[in-house]
Amino acid sequence: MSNILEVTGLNKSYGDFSLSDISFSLEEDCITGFIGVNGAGKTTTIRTILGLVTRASGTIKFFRKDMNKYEQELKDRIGIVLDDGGFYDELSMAEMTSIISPAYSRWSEQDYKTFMERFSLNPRQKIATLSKGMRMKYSLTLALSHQADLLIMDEPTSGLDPLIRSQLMEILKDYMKQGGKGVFFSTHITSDLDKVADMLILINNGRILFEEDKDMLIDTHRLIKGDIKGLNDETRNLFLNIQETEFGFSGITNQLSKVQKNMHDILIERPTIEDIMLGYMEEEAKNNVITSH
Ligand SMILES: Nc1ncnc2c1ncn2[C@@H]1O[C@H](COP(=O)(O)OP(=O)(O)OP(=O)(O)O)[C@@H](O)[C@H]1O
Repeated sequence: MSNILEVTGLNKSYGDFSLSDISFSLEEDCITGFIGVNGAGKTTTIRTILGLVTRASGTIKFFRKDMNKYEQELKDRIGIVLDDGGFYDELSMAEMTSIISPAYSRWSEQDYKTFMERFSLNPRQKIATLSKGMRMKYSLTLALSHQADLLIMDEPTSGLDPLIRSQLMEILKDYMKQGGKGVFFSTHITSDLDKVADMLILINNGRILFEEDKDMLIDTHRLIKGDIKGLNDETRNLFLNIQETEFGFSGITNQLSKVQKNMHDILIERPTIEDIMLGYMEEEAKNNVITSH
């Protein structure tokens, strides 16, 4: 498989917030979920790699070509869904489309009509009167109507009901069936990723904490529950995070065999993506406290 996007050493600052040395890559035939809590830096990363905001340093290559040199050619191959959409509210969808479509060399009127119908969108309706879900569907229709090789979406599912979210996931799966394509989307709704993501990238405080195959990530981590008596300095170190309650503790580990050797009477469960994400974020917070003292 070859790389569809390669980001290396990306830096960008906004006052107190910085994207610090962001590096990651996306392979073709993979849906990659970009996860992180509010304010982690997802939107800033996406806007920076698309050249919508300037970066302090870093290289960005789409389809092995440098974004600095080939921006126009590369953007022709990317379907973009951003949270604000950048539409003119006073226009109808048909009018807006007639402004946007000439920008794409491989625009397909047929694909456009198919998706408008599939989403039950009326081209004559004014953009100002679209609900949040309709707006997202219209954005997605545009992104899917120019034979893009990569879809990049910023929080496409936030604020949408479960029915539309599951429709969107089905569309992404259909899109990938063509082969040689890629999808990169940010979200904090990790349950959407259970269904479709192949790869996961976690960003926190502007830094990438992991970039992993989703199944591998879940297979190599376990949620452990047990009695607090089993916790001591040595066993605590086997966990990314530990939550203590009056009944016991729960924590995420990637060292299951050591936990089993050193702790008894424990419950071992398969973690969710959210459990693992919180584990890494709490581990990072703990390490930051240690290094700042
Ligand atoms: N134009 C801007 N000017 C100043 N600060 C900004 C700007 N855009 C983003 N930031 C700051 O950068 C940080 C990261 O924001 P960003 O929108 O990238 O996070 P996010 O992970 O997408 O969050 P959310 O899930 O809430 O959308 C925040 O602290 C935010 O206040």
